[in-house]
Amino acid sequence: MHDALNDIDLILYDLDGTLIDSAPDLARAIDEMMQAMELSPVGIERVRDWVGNGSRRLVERALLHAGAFGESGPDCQQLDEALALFMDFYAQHPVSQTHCYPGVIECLKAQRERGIAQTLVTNKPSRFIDTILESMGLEGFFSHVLGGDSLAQKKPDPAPLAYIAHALNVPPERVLMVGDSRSDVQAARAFGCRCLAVTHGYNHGEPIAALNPDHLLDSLGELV
Ligand SMILES: O=C(O)COP(=O)(O)O
Ligand SMILES: [Mg+2]
Repeated sequence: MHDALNDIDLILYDLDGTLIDSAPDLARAIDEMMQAMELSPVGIERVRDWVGNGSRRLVERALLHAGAFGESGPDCQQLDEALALFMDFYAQHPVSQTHCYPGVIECLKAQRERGIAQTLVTNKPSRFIDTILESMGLEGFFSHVLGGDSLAQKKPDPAPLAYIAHALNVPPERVLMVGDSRSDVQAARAFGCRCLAVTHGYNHGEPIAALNPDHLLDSLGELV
């Protein structure tokens, strides 16, 4: 068994960039939003670097990039309107170009057989999660699922990690956070659990290795 799983009773998985490559559908919805607002499209490479802090922050980054709202950026109402557009466009096609990374299903099956509790802690809005999990064949693996709007705080705040660990009565030293970006590493550090990072995800254009996660893998298949 891989070292990362030693003494682990509970795994908290991140979703975007960790289990699924969702950037193409996110980027399409962002560009449809931009078009509806008569702004230039931003493209997938930028969107990839902006994912990880929830949809509101993603939309805000796109609007700031467009520079259409002056130096202070969009106000709350402009941001709300843009976010509503993005959510509608994303809801129309959340999985048309999204896929699971290789080795993910095998990893989830292997940990289920080992009796390790598996849960999902994503910053993605909750309303999209069930559809995505079902389309990717990922439903049924997770005993608890938290979205970015499930609690008042989201990653990098440790609250969602603590909430699930508390619900399952697992101490932080027996928990492993598996993620792709600095929000995941910082949340794990703040909670006091170990952190495994995958290199194939989105980390604001920086290699995730720079954050010194406890374990670094190119593929979750290595945990099988
Ligand atoms: O920012 C997002 O919506 C994606 O979030 P995740 O990487 O926490 O799944
Ligand atoms: Mg992620």
